[in-house]
Amino acid sequence: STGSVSASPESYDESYLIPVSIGGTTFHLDLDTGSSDLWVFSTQQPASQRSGHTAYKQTGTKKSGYTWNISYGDGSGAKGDVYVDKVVVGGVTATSQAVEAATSVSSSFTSDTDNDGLIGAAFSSINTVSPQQQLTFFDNVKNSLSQKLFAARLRYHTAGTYDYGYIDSSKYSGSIHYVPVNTANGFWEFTASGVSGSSIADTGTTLLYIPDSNVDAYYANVDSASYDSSQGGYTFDCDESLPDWTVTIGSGSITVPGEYINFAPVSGNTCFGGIQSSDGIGFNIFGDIFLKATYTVFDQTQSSPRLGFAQG
Ligand SMILES: N#Cc1c(N)n[nH]c1N1CCCC1
Repeated sequence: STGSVSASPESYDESYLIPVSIGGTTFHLDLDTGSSDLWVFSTQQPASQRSGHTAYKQTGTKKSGYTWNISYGDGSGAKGDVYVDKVVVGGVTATSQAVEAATSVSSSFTSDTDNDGLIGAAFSSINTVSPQQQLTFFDNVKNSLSQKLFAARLRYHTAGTYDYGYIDSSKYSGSIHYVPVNTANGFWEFTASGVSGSSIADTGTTLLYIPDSNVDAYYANVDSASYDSSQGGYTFDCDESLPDWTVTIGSGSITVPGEYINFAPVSGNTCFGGIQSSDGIGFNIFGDIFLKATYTVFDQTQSSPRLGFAQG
């Protein structure tokens, strides 16, 4: 089988949401290659906590005694219990998918009423369900796909797609260049030339986080840029045109247009940069600011997983 689903950006491309059918109800979920839980708002939450969201009514079969509890790097989190239900994404069906129903979520999820939960697409080794880890949607369907892969084509300020089971050559230019993935930490982890340390391809992170040295070198070419500790990152005049950022990954090179690196206004005519420091995180995060310049293939067709990058 193959399928494709639209990925619609929230304001300022803060995240990209896809329609997912669970037990016949459509939820709008954040497809996150940086985590591995499929969780949804549910009627088990206090009504005030789920106001404005589509909530799961536990249509599936309960996995008695199973729980989940996830914390994200930005300090947000959620927890709840577990059901098994039919999940469809872009026409691709998992007949018995673990659906993690929330009993509580942190305030940033409650306040983002466009988002009804997450569908994790990192490796199942970091799924948080206890006492038995559960498989991601991709792990559940990959054997039924024409090719064991999915591909992200996020776009700047407009809807993109996730393709399942096939590569759409109309969505990129040049060639797809592949690099090996280290799965030891459960992420789509790879090495980028000229960017020290490990990097992860993470659709669930908004910005591009790279080492201080790379960040400082980039903003040295932005006259109005400075590090603003009150904003927690580099800011600049919204009207300043920004340089492109180019990186070599394997035998290929990807260029992020400068326009994409103006993330959003933070106050008046001051804007927050899309490139920020990864120092303190433990690895670099190639989030949406980078991914929206690419066609990225999350590939398990070989004996070992690999990532493919092409210019979008
Ligand atoms: N922080 C963080 C984070 C990440 N590195 N990948 N996905 C994340 N989130 C998904 C929902 C909230 C944060």
